[in-house]
Amino acid sequence: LPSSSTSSLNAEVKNQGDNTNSHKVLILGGGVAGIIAARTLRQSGVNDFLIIEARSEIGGRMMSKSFGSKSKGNGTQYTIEQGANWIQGTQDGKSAANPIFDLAKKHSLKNQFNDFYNSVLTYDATGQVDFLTTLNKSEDQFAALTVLAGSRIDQGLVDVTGRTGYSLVGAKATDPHSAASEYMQFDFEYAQSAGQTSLIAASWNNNYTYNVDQGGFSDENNMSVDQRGFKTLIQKEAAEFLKPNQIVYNSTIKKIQYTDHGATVTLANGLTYTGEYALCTFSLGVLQHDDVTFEPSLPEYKKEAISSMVMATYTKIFLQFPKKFWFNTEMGLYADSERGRYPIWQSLDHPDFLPGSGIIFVTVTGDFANRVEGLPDAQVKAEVLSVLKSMFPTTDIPEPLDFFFPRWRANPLFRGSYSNWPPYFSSDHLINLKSNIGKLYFAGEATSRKYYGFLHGAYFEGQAIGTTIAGCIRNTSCPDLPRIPQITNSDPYQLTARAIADEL
Ligand SMILES: Cc1cc2nc3c(=O)[nH]c(=O)nc-3n(C[C@H](O)[C@H](O)[C@H](O)COP(=O)(O)OP(=O)(O)OC[C@H]3O[C@@H](n4cnc5c(N)ncnc54)[C@H](O)[C@@H]3O)c2cc1C
Repeated sequence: LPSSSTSSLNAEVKNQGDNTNSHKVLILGGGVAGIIAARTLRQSGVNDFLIIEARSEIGGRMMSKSFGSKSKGNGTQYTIEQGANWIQGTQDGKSAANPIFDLAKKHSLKNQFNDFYNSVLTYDATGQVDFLTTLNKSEDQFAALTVLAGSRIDQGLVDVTGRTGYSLVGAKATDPHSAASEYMQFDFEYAQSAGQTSLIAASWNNNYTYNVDQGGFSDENNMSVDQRGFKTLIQKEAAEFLKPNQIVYNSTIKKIQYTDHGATVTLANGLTYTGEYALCTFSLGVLQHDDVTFEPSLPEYKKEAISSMVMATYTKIFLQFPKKFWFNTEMGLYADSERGRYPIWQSLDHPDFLPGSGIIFVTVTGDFANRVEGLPDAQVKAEVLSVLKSMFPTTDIPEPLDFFFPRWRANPLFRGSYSNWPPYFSSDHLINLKSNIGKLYFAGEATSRKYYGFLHGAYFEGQAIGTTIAGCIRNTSCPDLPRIPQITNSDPYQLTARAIADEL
């Protein structure tokens, strides 16, 4: 399907603007957290809110794009996903429902099970080499890692890095095959390496989404191949309740002034809006990067929390060729002598996804993704083609018809892809990241303890904060969210264990 239909999708709530600049609640950002917060306010009888969004559409990091040559190949353009692509942890019939999967069903989103680990061929610099046994072993090693994290919580042991955890379970990825296999388990999920990531947080983040025995949804991932774009599900949801005068587009906020009585935001064009309450849903990266200034400046405990969590980078690099010359599996795993160098390949030209499209993409993460962002397109393309030549030494690799990758880190509306929890970020920091300052509230994927990084994390956070703000407005309940002015404890993971126990 051509992707021309994507632009008309949220026409029902588009560009109507606002007729007053004073509201009960200002919702800053129209991603999943902002939209679900708005829906929750409305369900609670609060209708006087305004969503202020910098882009021309709803969706935030659910961002699609038309890709493919119009004049060459099969002449068709396809909708590809620059950001979120998978419903991660669907539902196994008995487990809790991932609300994103529910929305996908409700809005008839075309999505397809993606068999990452069973439909894969493996490669290294010499071409196709079977190291599937090593890949399977790395799945077991990751499972052992999560068990280790659980037992360390039970014993009140300090958090360590995922790398230390791997060592403790006897997993040492020292050669390219085992390093690539570990990468597919770990970096492909967290967008950073095991050495940069908290063992305990990575484990619960995994379990609460994928492990049914731990309250997760299921271990399956479905990929959106909907040619209206994955964002369709949140745009359609918004169209059901949002009135045109409840959102303004193309409105970049530069300043947020807050007092005990509310907040005033100033746009890049000088326009101002005031709200008795304000909810900031900007990404952790935006907050870290000072793209928006706060007056007065945020308290120290808040700044410490914001700067201590990491906004990681996850970059998909898309190529379209005149015709498919690669594997017939869904995935290809390439083991370079440099860990993380163009490792995870995924075929969209597959019967289950976009057959006949000639499209393949490769994902890079973390420091390597940051490096790639800093390079010109031509250099990245040359590097990627040289890897394909190594993987398919007997194939004459043609010039791609189209080539694209997004630069999430450079984008001032995101400044990275999604958050990751480093080992020095404590449970108390998370409390402070989430805490309100008077009538200024914060929510987004990064404030989710269980599901940070995920769409469903943003969803649940939007829902929870919408309920809190509605309670304040309707005078039913208005507790200050907890905050810890100085994090002094030397035993933070005792607190983590307690906090998780409290949530269950
Ligand atoms: C490459 C990539 C792959 C991903 N893959 C998956 C996946 O497969 N599955 C999954 O579950 N999750 C995935 N995620 C994560 C998921 O996309 C996010 O967790 C989720 O979309 C975050 O929603 P949010 O509402 O918290 O933030 P956002 O989507 O960032 O929403 C914030 C909004 O604020 C707006 N904004 C920012 N600054 C300003 C400003 N100054 N003025 C006005 N508006 C502003 C932005 O435009 C944006 O619309 C991925 C993310 C990326 C980038």
